[in-house]
Amino acid sequence: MQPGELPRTVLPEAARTAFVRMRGITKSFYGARANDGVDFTLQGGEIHALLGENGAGKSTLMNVLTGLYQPDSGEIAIEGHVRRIASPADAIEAGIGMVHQHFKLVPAFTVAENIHLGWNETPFRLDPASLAARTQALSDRFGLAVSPGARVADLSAGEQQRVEILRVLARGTRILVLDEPTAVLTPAEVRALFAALRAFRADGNAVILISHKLGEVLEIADALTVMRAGRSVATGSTAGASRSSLARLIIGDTAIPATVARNETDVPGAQAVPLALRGVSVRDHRGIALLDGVDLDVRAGEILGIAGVAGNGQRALSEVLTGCVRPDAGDVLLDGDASGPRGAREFADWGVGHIPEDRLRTALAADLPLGENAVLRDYRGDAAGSGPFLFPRRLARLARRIIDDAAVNLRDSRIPARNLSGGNQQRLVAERERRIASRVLVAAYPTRGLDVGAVAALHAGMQALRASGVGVVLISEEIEELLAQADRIAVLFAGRIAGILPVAQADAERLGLLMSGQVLPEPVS
Ligand SMILES: Nc1ncnc2c1ncn2[C@@H]1O[C@H](COP(=O)(O)OP(=O)(O)OP(=O)(O)O)[C@@H](O)[C@H]1O
Repeated sequence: MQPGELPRTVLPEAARTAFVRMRGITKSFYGARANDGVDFTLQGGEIHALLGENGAGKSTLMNVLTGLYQPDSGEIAIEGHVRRIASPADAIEAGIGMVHQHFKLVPAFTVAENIHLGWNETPFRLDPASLAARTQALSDRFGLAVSPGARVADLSAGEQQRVEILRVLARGTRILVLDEPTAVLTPAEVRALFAALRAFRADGNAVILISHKLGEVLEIADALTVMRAGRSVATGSTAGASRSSLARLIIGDTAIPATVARNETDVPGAQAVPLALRGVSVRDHRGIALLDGVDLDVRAGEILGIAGVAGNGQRALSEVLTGCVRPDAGDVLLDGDASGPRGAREFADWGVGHIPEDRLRTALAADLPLGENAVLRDYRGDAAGSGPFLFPRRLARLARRIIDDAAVNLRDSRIPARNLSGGNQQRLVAERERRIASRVLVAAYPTRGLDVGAVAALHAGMQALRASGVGVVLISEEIEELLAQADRIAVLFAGRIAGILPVAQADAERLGLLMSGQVLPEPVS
């Protein structure tokens, strides 16, 4: 076996009929090949990870399998029979179901209603009680806990994902495709999901898992395929693979950027507090407190980590820190002054960059071209014009620079942002906001959807901002990431700051206690 090669799957291929056999799949957009003669084989009873760097063609291949895209050429056989999958309905009929990163549920409907919506087995006459009973039976059968009567809008991301998966499984799916399913889950939810997937596999079904989280891939997957630049470059068993061997297969000959860890040196002027919250409370439309009396200092030249299980006030915190939402009580101080800039635009002009958690809905205008998205937030700066005048050529040059520095794989600035792969959208937003952040960068889950190389580049970018005296707020659920990057870590629990630890005093155990609402045995400094 050559270095970097994967062991072959144990059973000889001829011994079983593959669940899915894709051969020579080619699909181009605007003349660029997103899939270039891809072969992919999925066996029954396996969890198969689909890996590759941002823009490698993973989602495209799965969109072909699930009937969203028609390939330009190539063939798909399901359980030995060649099939044309012309629509998602054809895919469902072939037993293939996909759960996308952006859920497709109706927020105002209940869990039971969402599961039964558009399902040809939904009985014609149905009362809420029997809808709920049928949903509960599905939940028990697949080991995915949901509350049938709850409104989807009130559910956490993890709960919504369970509803999506149940919706798909209820329709007789034997081949389940999951696109980065753990990106929005808490560690406990990841464990529950993996248990459900193992049970699904034990029944002879199969799962295709698109993921950038190599540790999770090694934990759950039996087999894997790596894509690079639209081609399948390696496939085989996960036995014997390691994180670094997978990273090598994914990135190829490109050097993997060294993991950038926290810079221990103090930055001059680091005592300054450009942004602070004093007694800040934010309520939702029902009057429920999302943030409750939060005091927080964002210091210049430091990375302030925000730990906590998602749904404990993270979204409200990032919105209040970036001027997107005004607090119902308390003050947001810019350079100690509560009477300064107000809205998101003024905060950006003042030097606050914002990488929000939902890039497609809040950070990008999906139908506008890349170039316009690149300069969406700083077109009034000197780089784009002068006074009230806007210089289109200067603006185009600025857009070009941002697109190049973001290292997105599509360089044509006229292409709509929605046509970028998920990871490339995230790269563009991160670069645009890094440039705006002359004082503070607020980054919510900024590594979501990024491949291993892009994660390292993002961390390096945050450390460079810190070194130049910018205050960085890093909201993350990954304790490992916070311990490696942050100078101090604040823990959010139920809308309050449960404690703030200098990183030297923080470890997974102490952070875990605070994250679950418990107090530390000794006081927090
Ligand atoms: N509808 C579309 N129109 C134009 N280009 C597209 C479209 N869908 C995908 N592409 C392009 O195809 C290429 C592959 O994208 P794809 O989404 O399959 O990548 P990916 O491997 O899933 O990446 P990521 O890890 O970032 O999600 C990218 O260059 C992307 O911009």
